[in-house]
Amino acid sequence: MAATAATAAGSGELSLQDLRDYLLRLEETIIFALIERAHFARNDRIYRRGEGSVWEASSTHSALGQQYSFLEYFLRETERIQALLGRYNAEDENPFFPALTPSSFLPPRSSANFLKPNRINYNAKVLDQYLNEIVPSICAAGDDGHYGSSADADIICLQAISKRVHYGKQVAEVKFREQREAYTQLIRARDTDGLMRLLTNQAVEDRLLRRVRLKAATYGQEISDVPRPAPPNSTATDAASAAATAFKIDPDLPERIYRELLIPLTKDIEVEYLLQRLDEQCTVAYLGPPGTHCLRAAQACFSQGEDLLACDSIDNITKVYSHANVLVECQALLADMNLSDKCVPVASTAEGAQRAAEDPHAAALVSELALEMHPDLRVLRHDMQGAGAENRTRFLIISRHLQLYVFRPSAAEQLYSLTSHSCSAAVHIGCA
Ligand SMILES: C=C(O[C@@H]1C=C(C(=O)O)C=C[C@H]1O)C(=O)O
Repeated sequence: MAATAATAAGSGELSLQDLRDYLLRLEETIIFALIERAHFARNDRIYRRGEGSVWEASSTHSALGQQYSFLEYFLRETERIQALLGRYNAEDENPFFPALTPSSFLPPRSSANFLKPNRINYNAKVLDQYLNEIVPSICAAGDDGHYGSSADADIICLQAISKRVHYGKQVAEVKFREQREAYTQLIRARDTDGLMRLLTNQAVEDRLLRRVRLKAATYGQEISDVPRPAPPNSTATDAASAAATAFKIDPDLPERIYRELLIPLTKDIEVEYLLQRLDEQCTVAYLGPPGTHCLRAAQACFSQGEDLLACDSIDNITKVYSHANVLVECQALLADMNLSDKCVPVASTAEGAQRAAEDPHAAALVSELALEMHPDLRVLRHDMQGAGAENRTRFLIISRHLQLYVFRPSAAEQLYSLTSHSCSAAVHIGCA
């Protein structure tokens, strides 16, 4: 998995230079992945469903093969495990099968998001262009039987390309912040061409294309530790240049792929991100739990940054456990969710979490720490205490013996952020 763009000197704020440096490093990942895929034949059978697919030879998988090609199945299962392990918790990762991606069992990331919430996902286009334009251009026609290795290389290419083009969102966010007024005018006028002109930097693109060509020519050379026998009557210079012209991949191809596919897709994503940059965030409730057809419909209708909230399970909640103070502090949102009369005070939020974890029809108002300790609890809603509310708890340290304790200077700050932090409503994952 490629690393994420690092902020300048760890400042937390991404700069255009950080992003360009990161896109530059991704060039290596993409070029090496293309070289690896070019090593195998086109192997069209891994891209077919049903007749003529890899599955045909397997009785166990013939039903599956009607629905998915070998590559689609490989990619879907790869994403499933990566999703569980938190890959798609990162805002610079976008799945190819968003509707089938399970939530991670890791706790949500506590760091603030850099992007405006959005659901921009160009992976259907990435997949289409990869299969119909990239693979036929880099692989020799035919079938060499290396289905697993080819699909494996495809997944590395696809995920790297997807990451590259979706970085258009981060690039657009930085450009927006740098020229807020100019972008705001164009966004309000829905001036797509104007946005495209403003965000385009031709000099950066030209340099990138020259660099990609040079990298592909350098990394793609066949390098042998055994000198090739020189043809009779040839000079030493002839032999050296003959060896240097043997490439694993035509160096023109990565450059063309960048010029015709990757840069245009990145810029389309930049424009689409900007067009929704000023929209108000709204929450759309759908019949949950996640995975219903209703989620599919909501994703189809609302694809511009709305927060989709699974709502069926709220109806099935018979009890909301928490500490009495927390129940009071969260009253406003509990009332909105019709849960006010289901409150059951217990000794602590941790006890509430424990009880919710044991009862599929119970929810609890809990801290992030409790969520980490009960990975089978699913978050229904963050920030239950309401926007802007700051609840503080005072901790007293008491001792039988009079002693002078020296605290770590950061302790007060840590305690403050712990106790003023958001409270989440969580339900047992088994809640129907
Ligand atoms: C990504 C950027 O935005 C645009 C897209 C580029 C690309 O896809 O490589 C390069 C320059 C810009 O025209 C950027 O400015 O770096």
